[in-house]
Amino acid sequence: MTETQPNRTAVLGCIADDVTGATDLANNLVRGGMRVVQVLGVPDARVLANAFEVDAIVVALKTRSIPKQDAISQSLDALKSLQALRISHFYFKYCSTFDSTEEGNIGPVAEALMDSLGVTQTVFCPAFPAAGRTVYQGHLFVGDQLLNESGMQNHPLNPMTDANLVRFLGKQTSRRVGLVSSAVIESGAAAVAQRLSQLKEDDVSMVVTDTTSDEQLTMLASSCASLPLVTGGSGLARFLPDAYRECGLLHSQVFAPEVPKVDGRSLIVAGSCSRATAGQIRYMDGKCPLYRIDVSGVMDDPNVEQNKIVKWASESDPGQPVLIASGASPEQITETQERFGAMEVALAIENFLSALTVRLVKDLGFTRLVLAGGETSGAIVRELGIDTLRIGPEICTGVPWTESLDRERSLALALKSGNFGDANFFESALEMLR
Ligand SMILES: Nc1ncnc2c1ncn2[C@@H]1O[C@H](COP(=O)(O)OP(=O)(O)O)[C@@H](O)[C@H]1O
Ligand SMILES: O=C(O)[C@@H](O)C(=O)COP(=O)(O)O
Repeated sequence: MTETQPNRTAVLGCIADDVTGATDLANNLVRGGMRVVQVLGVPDARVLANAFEVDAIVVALKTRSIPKQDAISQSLDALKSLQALRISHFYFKYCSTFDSTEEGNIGPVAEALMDSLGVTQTVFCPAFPAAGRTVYQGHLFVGDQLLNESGMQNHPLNPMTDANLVRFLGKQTSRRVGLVSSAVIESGAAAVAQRLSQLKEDDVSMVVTDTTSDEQLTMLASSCASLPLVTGGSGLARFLPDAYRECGLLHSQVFAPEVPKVDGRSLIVAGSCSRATAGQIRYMDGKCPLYRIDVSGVMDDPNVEQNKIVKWASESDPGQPVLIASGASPEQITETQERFGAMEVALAIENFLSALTVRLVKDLGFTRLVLAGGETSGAIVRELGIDTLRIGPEICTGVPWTESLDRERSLALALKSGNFGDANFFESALEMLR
Protein backbone atom coordinates (compact mmCIF):
# COMPACT_ATOMS: atom_id res chain seq x y z
CA MET A 1 0.00 0.00 0.00
CA THR A 2 1.29 3.50 -0.81
CA GLU A 3 1.12 6.29 1.76
CA THR A 4 -1.83 8.02 0.11
CA GLN A 5 -4.19 5.04 -0.08
CA PRO A 6 -6.79 4.92 2.69
CA ASN A 7 -6.77 1.85 4.92
CA ARG A 8 -9.33 -0.72 3.75
CA THR A 9 -9.03 -2.86 6.83
CA ALA A 10 -8.90 -1.73 10.43
CA VAL A 11 -5.59 -0.85 12.07
CA LEU A 12 -6.91 -0.76 15.62
CA GLY A 13 -8.94 -3.43 17.41
CA CYS A 14 -10.57 -2.42 20.67
CA ILE A 15 -12.03 -4.52 23.44
CA ALA A 16 -14.25 -2.59 25.84
CA ASP A 17 -15.52 -4.00 29.12
CA ASP A 18 -18.93 -2.36 28.82
CA VAL A 19 -21.14 -0.94 26.14
CA THR A 20 -21.21 2.75 27.16
CA GLY A 21 -17.45 2.58 27.59
CA ALA A 22 -17.27 1.23 24.05
CA THR A 23 -19.33 4.07 22.58
CA ASP A 24 -17.26 6.55 24.59
CA LEU A 25 -14.11 5.04 23.06
CA ALA A 26 -15.63 4.93 19.57
CA ASN A 27 -16.66 8.57 19.95
CA ASN A 28 -13.13 9.67 20.75
CA LEU A 29 -11.66 7.66 17.87
CA VAL A 30 -14.22 9.28 15.53
CA ARG A 31 -13.28 12.70 16.92
CA GLY A 32 -9.69 11.83 16.10
CA GLY A 33 -10.85 11.22 12.52
CA MET A 34 -11.11 7.44 12.39
CA ARG A 35 -13.90 5.52 10.65
CA VAL A 36 -15.25 3.31 13.41
CA VAL A 37 -17.77 0.52 13.77
CA GLN A 38 -18.92 -0.80 17.12
CA VAL A 39 -19.98 -4.40 17.51
CA LEU A 40 -21.84 -5.77 20.50
CA GLY A 41 -20.45 -9.00 21.89
CA VAL A 42 -17.73 -11.18 20.37
CA PRO A 43 -18.30 -10.73 16.63
CA ASP A 44 -18.68 -13.59 14.18
CA ALA A 45 -17.73 -13.50 10.49
CA ARG A 46 -21.18 -12.18 9.45
CA VAL A 47 -20.91 -9.21 11.81
CA LEU A 48 -17.30 -8.51 10.87
CA ALA A 49 -18.32 -8.31 7.22
CA ASN A 50 -19.73 -4.85 8.19
CA ALA A 51 -16.31 -3.85 9.38
CA PHE A 52 -14.72 -3.38 5.96
CA GLU A 53 -13.28 0.06 5.18
CA VAL A 54 -13.12 1.15 8.78
CA ASP A 55 -10.03 2.19 10.71
CA ALA A 56 -11.07 0.79 14.06
CA ILE A 57 -13.42 -1.88 15.34
CA VAL A 58 -14.69 -1.53 18.88
CA VAL A 59 -15.98 -4.73 20.46
CA ALA A 60 -18.34 -3.95 23.33
CA LEU A 61 -18.38 -6.70 25.92
CA LYS A 62 -20.13 -6.80 29.27
CA THR A 63 -17.23 -8.11 31.31
CA ARG A 64 -16.72 -5.43 33.92
CA SER A 65 -18.62 -7.09 36.73
CA ILE A 66 -18.71 -10.76 35.79
CA PRO A 67 -16.49 -13.53 37.22
CA LYS A 68 -12.83 -13.01 36.32
CA GLN A 69 -12.44 -16.22 34.30
CA ASP A 70 -15.46 -15.38 32.13
CA ALA A 71 -14.14 -11.87 31.54
CA ILE A 72 -10.77 -13.28 30.49
CA SER A 73 -12.22 -15.86 28.16
CA GLN A 74 -14.61 -13.42 26.43
CA SER A 75 -11.82 -10.86 26.04
CA LEU A 76 -9.52 -13.46 24.51
CA ASP A 77 -12.30 -14.56 22.14
CA ALA A 78 -12.74 -10.93 21.09
CA LEU A 79 -8.99 -10.61 20.57
CA LYS A 80 -8.95 -13.72 18.37
CA SER A 81 -11.81 -12.45 16.22
CA LEU A 82 -9.95 -9.16 15.67
CA GLN A 83 -6.65 -10.90 14.99
CA ALA A 84 -8.38 -12.87 12.26
CA LEU A 85 -8.69 -9.53 10.43
CA ARG A 86 -4.90 -9.08 10.67
CA ILE A 87 -5.22 -6.13 13.02
CA SER A 88 -1.88 -5.25 14.59
CA HIS A 89 -2.74 -2.77 17.37
CA PHE A 90 -5.14 -3.31 20.27
CA TYR A 91 -6.81 -1.18 22.92
CA PHE A 92 -8.31 -2.59 26.11
CA LYS A 93 -10.90 -0.03 27.28
CA TYR A 94 -12.14 0.11 30.87
CA CYS A 95 -13.75 2.85 32.86
CA SER A 96 -12.09 6.22 33.45
CA THR A 97 -13.02 5.65 37.10
CA PHE A 98 -11.18 2.28 36.97
CA ASP A 99 -14.36 0.36 37.90
CA SER A 100 -13.18 -2.99 39.25
CA THR A 101 -12.61 -4.83 42.52
CA GLU A 102 -9.52 -6.20 44.26
CA GLU A 103 -10.07 -9.46 42.34
CA GLY A 104 -10.28 -7.85 38.92
CA ASN A 105 -11.24 -7.62 36.17
CA ILE A 106 -8.91 -4.94 34.76
CA GLY A 107 -5.59 -6.48 35.84
CA PRO A 108 -6.41 -10.11 34.98
CA VAL A 109 -7.89 -9.26 31.56
CA ALA A 110 -4.93 -7.02 30.69
CA GLU A 111 -2.56 -9.78 31.77
CA ALA A 112 -4.33 -12.36 29.59
CA LEU A 113 -4.28 -10.03 26.57
CA MET A 114 -0.57 -9.32 27.11
CA ASP A 115 0.22 -13.03 27.31
CA SER A 116 -1.80 -13.81 24.22
CA LEU A 117 -0.11 -11.03 22.24
CA GLY A 118 3.34 -11.84 23.63
CA VAL A 119 3.63 -8.32 25.04
CA THR A 120 5.89 -7.75 28.05
CA GLN A 121 4.74 -4.28 29.06
CA THR A 122 1.71 -2.05 28.67
CA VAL A 123 0.36 1.24 29.96
CA PHE A 124 -2.71 1.90 32.14
CA CYS A 125 -4.12 5.31 31.27
CA PRO A 126 -7.63 5.85 32.67
CA ALA A 127 -7.26 9.66 32.49
CA PHE A 128 -9.89 11.56 30.53
CA PRO A 129 -9.26 15.23 31.39
CA ALA A 130 -12.15 16.46 29.20
CA ALA A 131 -14.49 14.49 31.49
CA GLY A 132 -12.66 15.57 34.65
CA ARG A 133 -10.72 12.31 35.17
CA THR A 134 -7.04 12.94 35.86
CA VAL A 135 -4.23 10.89 37.38
CA TYR A 136 -1.58 12.49 39.55
CA GLN A 137 1.14 10.57 41.43
CA GLY A 138 -0.81 7.44 40.59
CA HIS A 139 -3.99 8.76 42.24
CA LEU A 140 -7.20 9.03 40.25
CA PHE A 141 -9.28 12.19 40.60
CA VAL A 142 -12.82 12.92 39.44
CA GLY A 143 -12.91 16.70 39.12
CA ASP A 144 -11.25 17.96 42.29
CA GLN A 145 -12.13 14.89 44.34
CA LEU A 146 -10.19 11.72 44.91
CA LEU A 147 -11.94 8.74 43.28
CA ASN A 148 -12.94 7.30 46.65
CA GLU A 149 -14.68 10.57 47.65
CA SER A 150 -16.35 11.23 44.28
CA GLY A 151 -19.52 9.19 44.79
CA MET A 152 -17.88 6.14 43.20
CA GLN A 153 -17.43 4.71 46.71
CA ASN A 154 -21.20 4.10 46.61
CA HIS A 155 -21.37 2.33 43.24
CA PRO A 156 -23.78 -0.63 43.53
CA LEU A 157 -21.47 -3.12 41.78
CA ASN A 158 -17.90 -1.88 42.18
CA PRO A 159 -17.55 0.60 45.01
CA MET A 160 -14.21 2.39 44.44
CA THR A 161 -12.65 2.94 47.84
CA ASP A 162 -8.99 3.37 46.89
CA ALA A 163 -7.76 6.13 44.55
CA ASN A 164 -4.17 4.85 44.49
CA LEU A 165 -4.12 2.93 41.19
CA VAL A 166 -0.63 1.51 41.58
CA ARG A 167 -1.64 -0.09 44.87
CA PHE A 168 -5.12 -1.09 43.66
CA LEU A 169 -3.98 -2.61 40.36
CA GLY A 170 -1.22 -4.38 42.30
CA LYS A 171 -3.92 -6.27 44.21
CA GLN A 172 -5.45 -7.55 40.95
CA THR A 173 -2.29 -9.04 39.47
CA SER A 174 0.84 -10.93 40.36
CA ARG A 175 2.78 -8.77 37.87
CA ARG A 176 4.86 -5.82 39.04
CA VAL A 177 3.05 -2.49 38.74
CA GLY A 178 4.88 0.84 38.33
CA LEU A 179 4.25 4.49 37.57
CA VAL A 180 5.29 7.01 34.94
CA SER A 181 4.94 10.05 37.17
CA SER A 182 3.87 13.53 36.16
CA ALA A 183 7.47 14.75 36.47
CA VAL A 184 8.48 12.29 33.73
CA ILE A 185 5.41 13.09 31.63
CA GLU A 186 6.24 16.80 31.88
CA SER A 187 9.74 16.06 30.54
CA GLY A 188 8.30 14.74 27.25
CA ALA A 189 8.25 11.67 24.99
CA ALA A 190 11.93 10.78 25.28
CA ALA A 191 11.76 10.80 29.08
CA VAL A 192 8.64 8.63 28.96
CA ALA A 193 10.34 6.13 26.64
CA GLN A 194 13.39 6.05 28.90
CA ARG A 195 11.27 5.50 32.03
CA LEU A 196 9.29 2.72 30.33
CA SER A 197 12.44 0.89 29.31
CA GLN A 198 13.94 1.32 32.77
CA LEU A 199 10.75 -0.14 34.28
CA LYS A 200 10.90 -3.00 31.77
CA GLU A 201 14.45 -3.81 32.88
CA ASP A 202 13.11 -3.90 36.44
CA ASP A 203 10.47 -6.40 35.30
CA VAL A 204 7.61 -3.91 35.72
CA SER A 205 5.10 -4.92 33.10
CA MET A 206 2.05 -2.85 34.10
CA VAL A 207 2.62 0.88 34.08
CA VAL A 208 0.12 3.43 35.36
CA THR A 209 0.60 6.79 33.66
CA ASP A 210 0.00 10.13 35.35
CA THR A 211 -1.96 12.45 33.05
CA THR A 212 -3.67 15.72 33.85
CA SER A 213 -4.20 17.42 30.47
CA ASP A 214 -4.94 16.80 26.80
CA GLU A 215 -1.44 18.06 25.95
CA GLN A 216 0.01 15.26 28.08
CA LEU A 217 -2.34 12.74 26.46
CA THR A 218 -1.20 13.90 23.02
CA MET A 219 2.40 13.30 23.98
CA LEU A 220 1.58 9.97 25.60
CA ALA A 221 -0.31 8.86 22.48
CA SER A 222 2.84 9.46 20.39
CA SER A 223 4.90 7.50 22.91
CA CYS A 224 2.40 4.62 22.77
CA ALA A 225 1.73 4.52 19.01
CA SER A 226 4.15 1.65 18.47
CA LEU A 227 2.82 -0.48 21.34
CA PRO A 228 0.78 -3.49 20.19
CA LEU A 229 -1.44 -3.11 23.27
CA VAL A 230 -2.53 -0.08 25.25
CA THR A 231 -5.09 0.01 28.03
CA GLY A 232 -7.12 2.84 29.45
CA GLY A 233 -10.22 4.97 29.48
CA SER A 234 -11.14 6.69 26.25
CA GLY A 235 -9.01 9.83 26.76
CA LEU A 236 -5.90 8.38 25.11
CA ALA A 237 -8.00 7.28 22.12
CA ARG A 238 -8.81 10.88 21.25
CA PHE A 239 -5.15 11.41 20.31
CA LEU A 240 -4.07 7.99 19.02
CA PRO A 241 -5.40 8.49 15.46
CA ASP A 242 -3.07 11.46 14.91
CA ALA A 243 -0.20 9.55 16.49
CA TYR A 244 -0.92 6.63 14.13
CA ARG A 245 -1.01 9.04 11.17
CA GLU A 246 2.34 10.49 12.19
CA CYS A 247 3.98 7.07 12.32
CA GLY A 248 2.44 6.01 8.98
CA LEU A 249 0.00 3.43 10.32
CA LEU A 250 -3.19 5.31 9.45
CA HIS A 251 -3.92 6.87 6.07
CA SER A 252 -7.63 7.74 6.08
CA GLN A 253 -8.97 11.29 6.01
CA VAL A 254 -10.93 12.85 8.88
CA PHE A 255 -14.72 12.58 8.22
CA ALA A 256 -17.84 14.17 9.74
CA PRO A 257 -20.27 11.78 11.46
CA GLU A 258 -24.02 12.17 10.81
CA VAL A 259 -26.98 12.38 13.19
CA PRO A 260 -29.18 9.25 12.90
CA LYS A 261 -32.27 9.89 10.79
CA VAL A 262 -34.79 7.96 12.84
CA ASP A 263 -38.40 9.07 13.36
CA GLY A 264 -40.57 7.92 16.22
CA ARG A 265 -41.12 8.20 19.95
CA SER A 266 -38.40 8.86 22.49
CA LEU A 267 -37.70 6.71 25.52
CA ILE A 268 -35.20 7.39 28.32
CA VAL A 269 -34.26 4.44 30.53
CA ALA A 270 -31.96 5.09 33.49
CA GLY A 271 -30.62 2.15 35.48
CA SER A 272 -27.63 4.13 36.70
CA CYS A 273 -27.48 5.22 40.33
CA SER A 274 -24.58 7.63 39.67
CA ARG A 275 -24.69 11.24 40.84
CA ALA A 276 -24.76 12.70 37.32
CA THR A 277 -27.69 10.52 36.25
CA ALA A 278 -29.60 11.32 39.43
CA GLY A 279 -29.22 15.03 38.59
CA GLN A 280 -30.33 14.43 34.99
CA ILE A 281 -33.47 12.64 36.19
CA ARG A 282 -34.27 15.48 38.61
CA TYR A 283 -33.83 17.96 35.73
CA MET A 284 -36.44 16.12 33.61
CA ASP A 285 -38.90 15.74 36.50
CA GLY A 286 -41.91 17.86 35.48
CA LYS A 287 -40.62 18.27 31.89
CA CYS A 288 -41.74 14.81 30.72
CA PRO A 289 -43.61 11.85 32.21
CA LEU A 290 -41.32 10.15 34.76
CA TYR A 291 -41.81 6.67 36.24
CA ARG A 292 -39.69 5.75 39.25
CA ILE A 293 -39.54 1.98 39.45
CA ASP A 294 -40.60 0.18 42.58
CA VAL A 295 -37.56 -2.07 43.11
CA SER A 296 -39.28 -4.27 45.71
CA GLY A 297 -42.12 -4.70 43.20
CA VAL A 298 -39.60 -5.81 40.57
CA MET A 299 -38.09 -8.32 43.00
CA ASP A 300 -41.54 -9.65 43.99
CA ASP A 301 -43.26 -9.85 40.60
CA PRO A 302 -41.60 -8.16 37.61
CA ASN A 303 -44.55 -8.89 35.31
CA VAL A 304 -46.97 -6.85 37.38
CA GLU A 305 -44.55 -3.89 37.46
CA GLN A 306 -43.88 -4.25 33.70
CA ASN A 307 -47.59 -4.24 32.81
CA LYS A 308 -48.12 -1.15 34.96
CA ILE A 309 -45.36 0.74 33.17
CA VAL A 310 -46.43 -0.31 29.66
CA LYS A 311 -49.98 0.90 30.43
CA TRP A 312 -48.61 4.18 31.85
CA ALA A 313 -46.39 4.71 28.76
CA SER A 314 -49.23 3.89 26.34
CA GLU A 315 -51.38 6.57 27.98
CA SER A 316 -48.65 9.23 27.86
CA ASP A 317 -48.53 12.12 25.35
CA PRO A 318 -46.85 10.68 22.18
CA GLY A 319 -45.26 14.07 21.55
CA GLN A 320 -43.22 13.76 24.75
CA PRO A 321 -40.39 11.43 25.72
CA VAL A 322 -41.03 9.13 28.67
CA LEU A 323 -38.42 8.57 31.37
CA ILE A 324 -38.18 5.37 33.41
CA ALA A 325 -35.67 5.28 36.27
CA SER A 326 -34.62 2.69 38.83
CA GLY A 327 -32.11 4.80 40.79
CA ALA A 328 -32.36 5.18 44.55
CA SER A 329 -30.38 6.83 47.35
CA PRO A 330 -27.24 5.04 48.67
CA GLU A 331 -29.17 4.16 51.86
CA GLN A 332 -32.09 2.64 49.92
CA ILE A 333 -29.67 0.73 47.68
CA THR A 334 -27.84 -0.72 50.70
CA GLU A 335 -31.14 -1.74 52.25
CA THR A 336 -32.33 -3.51 49.07
CA GLN A 337 -28.94 -5.17 48.59
CA GLU A 338 -28.95 -6.48 52.17
CA ARG A 339 -32.40 -7.91 51.61
CA PHE A 340 -31.85 -9.58 48.21
CA GLY A 341 -28.07 -9.60 47.54
CA ALA A 342 -26.21 -6.92 45.50
CA MET A 343 -25.69 -8.94 42.32
CA GLU A 344 -29.20 -10.42 42.47
CA VAL A 345 -30.81 -6.94 42.61
CA ALA A 346 -28.51 -5.55 39.92
CA LEU A 347 -29.29 -8.39 37.53
CA ALA A 348 -33.00 -8.37 38.34
CA ILE A 349 -33.19 -4.65 37.51
CA GLU A 350 -31.10 -5.07 34.35
CA ASN A 351 -33.34 -7.94 33.18
CA PHE A 352 -36.43 -5.98 34.07
CA LEU A 353 -35.36 -2.85 32.18
CA SER A 354 -34.28 -4.93 29.18
CA ALA A 355 -37.56 -6.83 28.88
CA LEU A 356 -39.51 -3.63 29.41
CA THR A 357 -37.56 -1.72 26.74
CA VAL A 358 -38.02 -4.51 24.19
CA ARG A 359 -41.76 -4.41 24.82
CA LEU A 360 -41.93 -0.63 24.54
CA VAL A 361 -39.98 -0.74 21.25
CA LYS A 362 -42.02 -3.58 19.76
CA ASP A 363 -45.50 -2.75 21.00
CA LEU A 364 -45.49 1.02 21.34
CA GLY A 365 -43.04 1.97 18.57
CA PHE A 366 -40.35 3.76 20.58
CA THR A 367 -37.36 4.20 18.25
CA ARG A 368 -35.18 6.90 19.85
CA LEU A 369 -33.61 5.48 22.97
CA VAL A 370 -31.46 7.23 25.54
CA LEU A 371 -30.07 4.68 27.99
CA ALA A 372 -28.18 5.67 31.14
CA GLY A 373 -25.74 3.29 32.79
CA GLY A 374 -23.13 0.95 31.35
CA GLU A 375 -24.44 -2.35 32.70
CA THR A 376 -27.98 -1.18 32.02
CA SER A 377 -27.27 -0.23 28.41
CA GLY A 378 -25.35 -3.46 27.83
CA ALA A 379 -28.25 -5.56 29.06
CA ILE A 380 -30.80 -3.61 27.00
CA VAL A 381 -28.94 -3.61 23.67
CA ARG A 382 -28.30 -7.33 24.07
CA GLU A 383 -32.01 -8.01 24.66
CA LEU A 384 -32.87 -5.83 21.65
CA GLY A 385 -30.66 -8.13 19.57
CA ILE A 386 -28.52 -5.31 18.18
CA ASP A 387 -25.07 -6.37 17.03
CA THR A 388 -23.60 -3.40 15.15
CA LEU A 389 -23.70 0.35 15.71
CA ARG A 390 -22.73 3.23 13.45
CA ILE A 391 -21.19 6.03 15.49
CA GLY A 392 -22.75 9.46 15.02
CA PRO A 393 -21.90 12.90 16.36
CA GLU A 394 -21.05 13.67 19.98
CA ILE A 395 -23.84 14.72 22.34
CA CYS A 396 -21.52 15.54 25.22
CA THR A 397 -18.01 14.47 26.19
CA GLY A 398 -17.92 10.68 26.01
CA VAL A 399 -21.41 10.12 24.54
CA PRO A 400 -22.24 10.00 20.80
CA TRP A 401 -25.54 9.28 19.06
CA THR A 402 -25.40 5.89 17.43
CA GLU A 403 -27.64 4.02 15.01
CA SER A 404 -28.31 0.29 14.87
CA LEU A 405 -27.18 -1.15 11.54
CA ASP A 406 -28.73 -4.56 11.61
CA ARG A 407 -32.44 -4.14 12.29
CA GLU A 408 -35.32 -3.90 9.89
CA ARG A 409 -36.33 -0.64 11.55
CA SER A 410 -33.32 1.39 12.72
CA LEU A 411 -33.07 2.59 16.28
CA ALA A 412 -31.26 5.74 17.36
CA LEU A 413 -29.38 5.00 20.55
CA ALA A 414 -27.55 7.25 22.99
CA LEU A 415 -25.72 4.99 25.43
CA LYS A 416 -24.64 7.15 28.34
CA SER A 417 -22.17 6.22 30.99
CA GLY A 418 -23.85 6.86 34.34
CA ASN A 419 -21.47 9.61 35.34
CA PHE A 420 -21.32 11.54 32.07
CA GLY A 421 -23.26 14.58 30.93
CA ASP A 422 -24.65 17.82 32.37
CA ALA A 423 -28.02 18.05 34.09
CA ASN A 424 -29.80 18.75 30.77
CA PHE A 425 -28.22 15.76 28.97
CA PHE A 426 -31.47 13.91 28.18
CA GLU A 427 -33.12 17.04 26.79
CA SER A 428 -30.13 18.11 24.71
CA ALA A 429 -29.60 14.60 23.34
CA LEU A 430 -33.17 14.42 22.05
CA GLU A 431 -33.05 17.96 20.68
CA MET A 432 -30.23 16.88 18.35
CA LEU A 433 -32.64 14.49 16.58
CA ARG A 434 -35.24 17.14 15.70
N1 LIG B 1 -32.37 0.91 43.02
C1 LIG B 1 -31.34 0.10 42.78
N2 LIG B 1 -30.83 -0.69 43.77
C2 LIG B 1 -29.78 -1.50 43.52
N3 LIG B 1 -29.17 -1.62 42.32
C3 LIG B 1 -29.64 -0.88 41.31
C4 LIG B 1 -30.74 0.01 41.48
N4 LIG B 1 -30.99 0.61 40.31
C5 LIG B 1 -30.10 0.13 39.44
N5 LIG B 1 -29.28 -0.76 40.03
C6 LIG B 1 -28.18 -1.53 39.40
O1 LIG B 1 -27.01 -0.74 39.51
C7 LIG B 1 -26.17 -1.00 38.39
C8 LIG B 1 -25.79 0.35 37.81
O2 LIG B 1 -24.73 0.15 36.91
P1 LIG B 1 -24.69 0.84 35.50
O3 LIG B 1 -25.92 0.60 34.73
O4 LIG B 1 -23.39 0.40 34.90
O5 LIG B 1 -24.62 2.38 35.85
P2 LIG B 1 -23.33 3.32 35.91
O6 LIG B 1 -23.02 3.67 34.50
O7 LIG B 1 -23.77 4.48 36.73
O8 LIG B 1 -22.21 2.52 36.52
C9 LIG B 1 -26.96 -1.87 37.41
O9 LIG B 1 -26.55 -3.20 37.52
C10 LIG B 1 -28.39 -1.69 37.91
O10 LIG B 1 -29.22 -2.81 37.63
O1 LIG C 1 -14.52 5.63 30.77
C1 LIG C 1 -15.62 6.00 31.18
O2 LIG C 1 -15.80 6.73 32.17
C2 LIG C 1 -16.85 5.46 30.49
O3 LIG C 1 -16.58 5.18 29.17
C3 LIG C 1 -17.30 4.22 31.17
O4 LIG C 1 -16.77 3.15 30.95
C4 LIG C 1 -18.34 4.43 32.14
O5 LIG C 1 -18.94 3.24 32.61
P1 LIG C 1 -20.42 3.29 33.20
O6 LIG C 1 -20.46 4.44 34.17
O7 LIG C 1 -20.69 2.00 33.86
O8 LIG C 1 -21.33 3.53 32.04
